[in-house]
Amino acid sequence: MTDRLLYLTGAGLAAMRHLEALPSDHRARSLRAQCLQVWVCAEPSEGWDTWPGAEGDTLAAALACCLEPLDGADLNGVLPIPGDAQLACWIAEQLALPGLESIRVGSGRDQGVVLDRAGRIQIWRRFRFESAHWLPRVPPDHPCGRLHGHGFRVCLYAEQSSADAFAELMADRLGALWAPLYAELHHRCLNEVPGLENPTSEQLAAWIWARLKPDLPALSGIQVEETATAGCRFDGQHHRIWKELRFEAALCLDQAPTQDGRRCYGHSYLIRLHLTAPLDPVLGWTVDYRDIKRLFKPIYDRLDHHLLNELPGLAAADPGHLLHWVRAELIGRLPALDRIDLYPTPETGVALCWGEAKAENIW
Ligand SMILES: Nc1nc2c(c(=O)[nH]1)N=C([C@H](O)[C@H](O)COP(=O)(O)OP(=O)(O)OP(=O)(O)O)CN2
Repeated sequence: MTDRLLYLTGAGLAAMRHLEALPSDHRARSLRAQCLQVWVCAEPSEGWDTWPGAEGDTLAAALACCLEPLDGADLNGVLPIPGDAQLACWIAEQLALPGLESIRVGSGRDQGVVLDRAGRIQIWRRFRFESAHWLPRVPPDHPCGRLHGHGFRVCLYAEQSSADAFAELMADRLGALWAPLYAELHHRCLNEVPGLENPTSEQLAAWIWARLKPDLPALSGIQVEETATAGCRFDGQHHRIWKELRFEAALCLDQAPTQDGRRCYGHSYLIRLHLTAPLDPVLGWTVDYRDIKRLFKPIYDRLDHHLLNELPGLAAADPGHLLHWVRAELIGRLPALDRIDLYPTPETGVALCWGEAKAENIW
């Protein structure tokens, strides 16, 4: 089992750009102002001047420095073709920090690109639909056996063959392919849609995959988020699910340099538990989101409204040590667990991955 500890940080910027090479009727062809979100993921390596607990800040400072010339600028003055994919490649070149794993650029909230260290580019586009469903195979006392509904979010991922191609055109293609599925799913009861008689997140992701893959061989992933705290990603082979929880805690970083004013402070942490497992043949899911929450509860109770340094067995309260501690406490109860993300702040996080979890699908 190879562990990877990956640091993540995000920042926003506002910029102008136009993409002249796009077709004449394309909305991104003429000059327009846009808010962009950039996230980077990197593994600390030689050349990081940092200490345990400050890796996120080190990465955030490197990203801020890289994005500084872009904020408020006309991107066409910086890059010859400032499409999302070209921008991600530019950031990868400029970021003055070794260990870069991947970059995610979002133009607006609902589409963008992911560039990984192998140079692979994936376009993503997120959609939403409002539907009812119920899960017919759960035990009688399970609340999801009752008719209820969600604002489902679906994110489609597709590989782009060349760094010169326009992510914007693939995003349009994803929109066109999604339209008939939206017509079938939106404002419906999913159980009445053929093939979705047991509409778990996992079944829905596989159903969307089966519908889109023949027309889009470049399709690389389907992400379904049923609620704000739970979701599933399917890549044609594996289902990976996650459940998020939040806890409030204090920490003291004993290893902080003495001049560092943050020796004892606190965070509203977000923790995301990922599992990869085969589908249960009866229930049609991997592991019940509710079971993840239930099995994590005794650990949650030890974290929430506590000083982390008082946890027996926790060597230091930085995110890296805390993630290893949580895994050691939880893995016996949830053997399919293969990744844990911890966000001390909304802009900085750490992911501990092992087993099936692939670092290239970190976003
Ligand atoms: N592996 C799966 N587990 C569960 C699924 C599923 O599709 N796959 N679905 C459900 C329910 O439909 C439920 O609506 C969602 O579950 P849950 O995350 O527990 O929802 P909550 O609103 O209770 O979330 P909290 O944020 O924890 O309050 C159940 N399991």
